[in-house]
Amino acid sequence: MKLKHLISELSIKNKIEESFLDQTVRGIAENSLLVEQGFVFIAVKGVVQDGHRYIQQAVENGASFIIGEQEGIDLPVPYIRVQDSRRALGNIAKIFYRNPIKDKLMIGITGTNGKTTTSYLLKHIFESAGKSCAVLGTIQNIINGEAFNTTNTTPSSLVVHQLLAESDDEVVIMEVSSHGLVQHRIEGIDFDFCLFTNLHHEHLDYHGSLGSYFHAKALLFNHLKPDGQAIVSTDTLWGTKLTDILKSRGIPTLEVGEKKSSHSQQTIFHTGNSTIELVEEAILIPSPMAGIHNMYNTLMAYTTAKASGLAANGIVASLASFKGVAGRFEVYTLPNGATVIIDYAHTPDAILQVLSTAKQLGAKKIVHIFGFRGNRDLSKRKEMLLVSSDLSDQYILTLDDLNSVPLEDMLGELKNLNDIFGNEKGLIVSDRTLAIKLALEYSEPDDYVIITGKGHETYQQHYRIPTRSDQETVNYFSKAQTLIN
Ligand SMILES: CC(=O)N[C@H]1[C@@H](OP(=O)(O)OP(=O)(O)OC[C@H]2O[C@@H](n3ccc(=O)[nH]c3=O)[C@H](O)[C@@H]2O)O[C@H](CO)[C@@H](O)[C@@H]1O[C@H](C)C(=O)N[C@@H](C)C(=O)N[C@H](CCC(=O)O)C(=O)O
Ligand SMILES: Nc1ncnc2c1ncn2[C@@H]1O[C@H](COP(=O)(O)OP(=O)(O)OP(=O)(O)O)[C@@H](O)[C@H]1O
Repeated sequence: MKLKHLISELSIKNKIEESFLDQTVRGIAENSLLVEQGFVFIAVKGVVQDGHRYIQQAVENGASFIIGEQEGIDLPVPYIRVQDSRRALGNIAKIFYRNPIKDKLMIGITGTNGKTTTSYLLKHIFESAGKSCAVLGTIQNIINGEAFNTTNTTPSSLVVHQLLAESDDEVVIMEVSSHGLVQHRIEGIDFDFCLFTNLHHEHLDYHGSLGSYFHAKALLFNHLKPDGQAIVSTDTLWGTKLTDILKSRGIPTLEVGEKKSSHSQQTIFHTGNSTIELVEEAILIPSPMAGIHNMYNTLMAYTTAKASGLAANGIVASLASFKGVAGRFEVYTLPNGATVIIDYAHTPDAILQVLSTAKQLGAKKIVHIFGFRGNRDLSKRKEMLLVSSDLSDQYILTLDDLNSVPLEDMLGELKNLNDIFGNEKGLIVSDRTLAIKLALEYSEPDDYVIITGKGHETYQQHYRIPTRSDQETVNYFSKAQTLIN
């Protein structure tokens, strides 16, 4: 593609010689290590490093053009100065990959909890209706039916455009994280439907306050197509606040939840049989997963699919064959009649949802195993512990991913938090696999052993039992239990 086309939508702050404009750009890179001959390199001021420091390396690797924000850069190749490199990256990626969202139904989902679950519910509903679906999210990216590992929930704008350019899928469902929104990772991407699930204590290490976390989430709604629609779960204060903002901007907004407003239809959650009743539509929607939180996810998915034109009956029928989501309220029954739940809960509210659901399901005794992820929001730890010590009959604090935090520091933190905010129900077993072993050994019929934090993920730490995930550990010990019995 010619440079003049690639940069046609950028607001450029310096003079570019005419003769360069007809030169061809062969590719785009935001990492100097990935630059090839004839590429344009975009220097991004990152959270950890400054990409401008790698311009020299990009030139040595063959970059023909550099885009950046810094002034006074003297180079052997043309330098294009812009106000914001991350936004420029998304913009040129959109042009280079020829606006890959065109002809696709685009759905973007934000919120603290429920993005992944709602994504997979939607994927299942659309696929049952015969439509192919791409998913970009926490567990993996799925393009043309092929799954790829992910580093981020929302990849960089360059990767998003590259993936969508490869996709022949009719529907694209994207989880959009607050980090992704603030870092313009969806620049150049617009949606037919933008969804907001909820907002709870999370990521305050990055956003500073719940208010600015909320404003980050709200940025998603600047990415609606002109005829796009917002779908907001309004049973929380943040959902109501968002709806008010969207309405004041004239954005069509569907309100979802039990709280009745002049614009929403009467909705009743029948928790006994996990069914959602939409009174005006006279329809009963069965939620295929346990817990009120999953009724919200199901209702969000139903409302979105219906608004896109799918028939209500078809959506309801498809939910019957939904198999659940890896690591989200995954249920195992032990040979002794106890139940094990593996769940990705890593916020205070998610833990509250999971432990409350176990109580509703009739748990005789709840043993909760969890830890705190290293180098992530420290301020939520106290609340997580308070919820667990309140709702469980026994909790076991153990290790989650340390990231780069030294083991001794994390063990000190567990002891400290437990001394201050815990109660007599608490125990610390640092090895996660041994914590699970202990809970399973002492379990009795109708008890619930609930293991949260890792969900579908593999372990980062090495533990005594050579298993790679909570699922493997539970399988390992439940087989042993079969042998003993
Ligand atoms: C802290 C953070 O958010 N970092 C994200 C950010 O990195 P960054 O751009 O700031 O990168 P950086 O390391 O400072 O480097 C700056 C620039 O120098 C360039 N560079 C660097 C080294 C080099 O040799 N050459 C070079 O050119 C880099 O390519 C980059 O362009 O932008 C990258 C591209 O989009 C992300 O992959 C990266 O996510 C890191 C891996 C991460 O862990 N992020 C987490 C906090 C995150 O984003 N999480 C959310 C989900 C949160 C949730 O659970 O809800 C997510 O969407 O994943
Ligand atoms: N609607 C909901 N409200 C509150 N908690 C929920 C909801 N849906 C799921 N959860 C809880 O949050 C956990 C993560 O769910 P899910 O993966 O669907 O959310 P997410 O928004 O994708 O999370 P993350 O951004 O951390 O990947 C679940 O395991 C469950 O404990």
